[in-house]
Amino acid sequence: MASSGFSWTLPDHPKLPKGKTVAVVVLDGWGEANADKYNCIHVAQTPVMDSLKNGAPERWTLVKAHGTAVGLPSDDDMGNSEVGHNALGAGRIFAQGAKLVDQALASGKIYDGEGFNYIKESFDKNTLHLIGLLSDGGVHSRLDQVQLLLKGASERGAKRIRVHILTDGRDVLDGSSVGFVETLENDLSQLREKGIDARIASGGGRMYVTMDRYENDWDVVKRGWDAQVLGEAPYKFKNAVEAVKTLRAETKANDQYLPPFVIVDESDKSVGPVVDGDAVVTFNFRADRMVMLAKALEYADFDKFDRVRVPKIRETVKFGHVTFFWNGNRSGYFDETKEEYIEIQSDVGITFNVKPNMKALEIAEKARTAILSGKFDQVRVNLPNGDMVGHTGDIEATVVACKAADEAVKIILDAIEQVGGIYLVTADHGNAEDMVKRNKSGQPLLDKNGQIQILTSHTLQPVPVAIGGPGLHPGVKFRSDIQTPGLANVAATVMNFHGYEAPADYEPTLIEVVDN
Ligand SMILES: O=C(O)[C@@H](CO)OP(=O)(O)O
Ligand SMILES: [Mn+2]
Ligand SMILES: [Mn+2]
Repeated sequence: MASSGFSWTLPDHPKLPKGKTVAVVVLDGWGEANADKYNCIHVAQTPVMDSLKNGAPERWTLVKAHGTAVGLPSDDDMGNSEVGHNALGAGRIFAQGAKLVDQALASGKIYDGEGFNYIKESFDKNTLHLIGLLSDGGVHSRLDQVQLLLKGASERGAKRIRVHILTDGRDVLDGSSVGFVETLENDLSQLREKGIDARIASGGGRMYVTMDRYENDWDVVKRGWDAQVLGEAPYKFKNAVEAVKTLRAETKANDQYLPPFVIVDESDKSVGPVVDGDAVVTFNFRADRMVMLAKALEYADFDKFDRVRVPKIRETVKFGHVTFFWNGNRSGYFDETKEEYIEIQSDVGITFNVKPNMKALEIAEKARTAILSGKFDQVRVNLPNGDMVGHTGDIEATVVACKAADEAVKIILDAIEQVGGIYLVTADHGNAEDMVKRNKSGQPLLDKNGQIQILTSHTLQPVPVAIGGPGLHPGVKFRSDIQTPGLANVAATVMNFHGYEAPADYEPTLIEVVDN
C-alpha cells in the first residue's frame, strides 16, 4: 500500500457476507406519483412492483432522481438517463454537463480552452456551424447556453455563423419548437444588425434527424448529414419559423419527428452547407446522441453511409446507460475478464408506442441466464419501456409498457430467488408515472382546444428503491436517518450487498443491519 494510505481494497462489511449474486435492476422512467389516470404505472397491472412496495415497507423507499441530487444546476431540472446512471454508478454527486457548461460560460473559461482556440482559427475566412437540440429541456442542451455561445463567438471574431437546429418535443412540450425557433431567429437578426452574417441553415426533428444513439439507426444521422453538411433535404424554406410551422401542419409530424429541411436563398441554394475550412461545434453537452455525427465528421474510414463529400473542418464535440453512463461516460470495459456487456438490438424505424413491450422479455431472459450461470457477482439490467414509450406521449401504449417492465422484473426476481441472491430494483428518473403537464397545484393543464397537454418528458418525481431476495440478511432495512437520499446513495448500498463497506467519500448507504 502507498504511504498515502489509499487502497483499492474495500473494508469488509461487519455484518454482511460476501459471495451473493446481486441483481441491480433499473427501470427506465419509473417514478412515484399520485395515483390518477395519467399515472400509467398506477393504471397498468404491475403486481410485482406493487408487492415490493406494499409487501415489505422496510425494504421499499423513495430517493431523489432529479436536480441537485444528481448534479444538475437546479431542482427545477428533471432527471435523465445520463445523470441518473452517473449517480448510480459513481455513488457520489458530481457536477454534470449542464452545470459545467454554465460555469464555463459564466467565467468565460470556455473561450480560453483548447477547443475554442482551435475553431477560432476559422473565424476569419470561414463559417462557424453550431449543431444541436434547440430547447430549454436541459437534458441534452439549453437554449440560453446557445444564446451565450452565439454572443461570445461573435464578440470574439466569428463573422459568419450557421445554426443547424434539431427540434425537441421530448424534453419539452410538443409544439414548443416554434417558440424556440422564433427566439433564436430574433437573436440572429440582432447579430445581423451588428454586421454578422448569422442564420439558421437547416433543421429537423431530433428523433428523425441526427440524434440517434448507440448506433441504432445510421439513416437518422445520414438525413442530418445531407441537410447540414451537403445542404440537401426534401423540404426547402426561406425561413425556419415558416419551415417548422408548415411541416408540423402539412406532414402531421410532431416536433420529435419533423422531416429534414434546409433554408435556401433567393436562387434556391442552401444557405449553409459545411465546406472545407469551416468549424463545427455541437452545442449539446450530453454526448450520447452526438457521437454518431461526430464519427461521421471525424473518421477517415467511415463506412456507415455514403457521405458524398467530406469537408475538411475544425470540429469540436463538447463533450449505453448501464455501461457508458454508469461508468461515468466511459465506453468499453474496465476489465474484460471481469465484465460482460450484453446488448439487445432495439426495433428500428418505428416509434415505440407501436411495440410497447419492446425487448423487455428478451432482456429479462438474458439476465436470468446470467444470474443462473453463477459466473457473475452482479448482474445489472436496464429495462427501457416506461421511458421510451412514455416519451411518445401515448398513454395507452405506456400502460402496456409498464406491464411489460413489471413482467420482466418478475423473471429476474425469480432467478434471484433460485440462486439465493439479492436484488435491488430502482429507476433512473421518472416518466411513465405522469403523462400530463400540470399547473403548480397539480391540476392537468388544457390547451386552447380543451385537450389535456400531454407530457412527453421526464419528471421531477422521486423513484423507488426496493431490496430483497433470499440472500439478504434478515436484519437489513432502510435507515431512517438519511435526510434526502438520492440515486447516489445506491452504490454504497450495493457494495454492502457484496459484503463490503463503501469508500468514505461515497454518499452513505441506504441500509442498516439490525440484530433480531
Ligand atoms: O431520449 C433521450 O435522449 C432522453 C430524453 O431527451 O431520455 P433519457 O435520458 O432517458 O435517455
Ligand atoms: Mn432513463
Ligand atoms: Mn428518457
